[in-house]
Amino acid sequence: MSVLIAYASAKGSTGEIAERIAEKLRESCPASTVKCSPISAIDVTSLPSYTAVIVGSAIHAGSWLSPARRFIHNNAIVLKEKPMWAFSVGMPPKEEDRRKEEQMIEEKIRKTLPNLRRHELFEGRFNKQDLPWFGRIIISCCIPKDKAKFGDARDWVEINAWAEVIGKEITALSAGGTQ
Ligand SMILES: Cc1cc2nc3c(=O)[nH]c(=O)nc-3n(C[C@H](O)[C@H](O)[C@H](O)COP(=O)(O)O)c2cc1C
Repeated sequence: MSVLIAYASAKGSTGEIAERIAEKLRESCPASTVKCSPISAIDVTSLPSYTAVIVGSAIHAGSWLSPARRFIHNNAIVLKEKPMWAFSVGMPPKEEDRRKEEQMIEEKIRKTLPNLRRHELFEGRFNKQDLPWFGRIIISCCIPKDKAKFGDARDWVEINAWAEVIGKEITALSAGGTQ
């Protein structure tokens, strides 16, 4: 099988997660070829040649970044025919917020891609300096401390485990399974 991991990242943490997922899939599905690329570098005319696609994006203001939204919207006809997985990368302050945001984003993706098999929201990396100056002021003066989280919260064990599950699903698909 030929697998594409397409991602949109503003500050790099989503790209690093995408690369880790690619590395794990190459280990667990040695018979598959795995390409990992920022969406901006993907030649969309090559999309029909992939047998499975994973799309990932950082979250800004409750939504995927626009390259990722445009990618699934503009290529929905091709993507709807393929096994599809998605991941989001955000910085929800608490586990409860993470589950809510994960569900909200998943509902948005499913409107375009009802064939989506799985979606997971991973915690990413968020530095105050990544915000524009007015964003930093708002965070400092108006957002309670427990409503914002900063630092690198990526859980590589969780990311590896998710990649392992996808690897098993891809292996089952290449073996002609219905999973
Ligand atoms: C301007 C801005 C808006 C953000 N909005 C959200 C948000 O709505 N929800 C969330 O969970 N994380 C939000 N984040 C945190 C990012 O999603 C998180 O830092 C992520 O790891 C960034 O990925 P990247 O390094 O690939 O750009 C925001 C970050 C920035 C800079």
